[in-house]
Amino acid sequence: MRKVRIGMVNYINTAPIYETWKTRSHPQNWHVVEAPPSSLNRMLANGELDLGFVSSYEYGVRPEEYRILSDLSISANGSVGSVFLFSRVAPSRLNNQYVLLSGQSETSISLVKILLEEFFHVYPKYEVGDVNGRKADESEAILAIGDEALRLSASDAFPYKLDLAEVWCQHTDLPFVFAVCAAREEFCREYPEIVSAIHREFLFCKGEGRKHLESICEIVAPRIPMHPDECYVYLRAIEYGLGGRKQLALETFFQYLIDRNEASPKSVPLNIFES
Ligand SMILES: C=C(O[C@@H]1C=C(C(=O)O)C=C[C@H]1O)C(=O)O
Repeated sequence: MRKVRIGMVNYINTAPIYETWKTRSHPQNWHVVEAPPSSLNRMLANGELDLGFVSSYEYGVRPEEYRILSDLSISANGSVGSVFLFSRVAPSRLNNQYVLLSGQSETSISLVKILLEEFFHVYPKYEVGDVNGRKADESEAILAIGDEALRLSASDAFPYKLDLAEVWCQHTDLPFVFAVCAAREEFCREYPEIVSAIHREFLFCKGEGRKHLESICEIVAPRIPMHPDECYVYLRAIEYGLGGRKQLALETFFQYLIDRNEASPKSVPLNIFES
């Protein structure tokens, strides 16, 4: 059997699933690739991965190439704690100002544009790059995600901090789905039993991770570094399911993207794979 290539976001937000996964034995041909979301998106699109966690934006752009594995996501219902627009001025004053967007993201890049332009009616000048690089000093605001956002958040370098999921929730009354677990359509057709097996394993790990969250936080908190208790509060708030409200939230996000010509009209309704 050929190698099965599985993408995993290399932030601590996947730890409840992935730290559990690492403790279990799997078929030798299952191979996990750890990378930032934008790299996983590109690899899944190219066929260098067969399935894995990717920005929900990636599904929105190429829905016909994928199926979303049911009841898996990286989401928040209210504030997420690791997707922030850090700003030197009030977000309402960002018109025509430089905003640096993390090159590791795709969903949050689109989300911040929706929030600023459609909810706050400000139109900044955007650049994509390294939020820890030289460009950051010249930008009025910075979009950071994942572990980088957790680190920047602790530094207090920016007086204004906008939690993107919280603002989305205030305006739409919906949760926000940052990432989905997507499998390539042709891989699902050719190897449905492998997709099912990996899907069931992810669902199992999700359940176990929730149960053992405290010990998982002890393992991953030093990677930021942050206090394990703070890590616990953070990871408790991240949600990994994809129930009815989250599906509605995802379709609402895709509808914004469709209206902005950023996503395919075929991204709605969602094409979901059930095991
Ligand atoms: C919640 C988060 O969501 C992440 C944001 C993503 C994006 O903006 O494309 C992709 C995957 C998620 O891991 C986070 O980064 O902390």
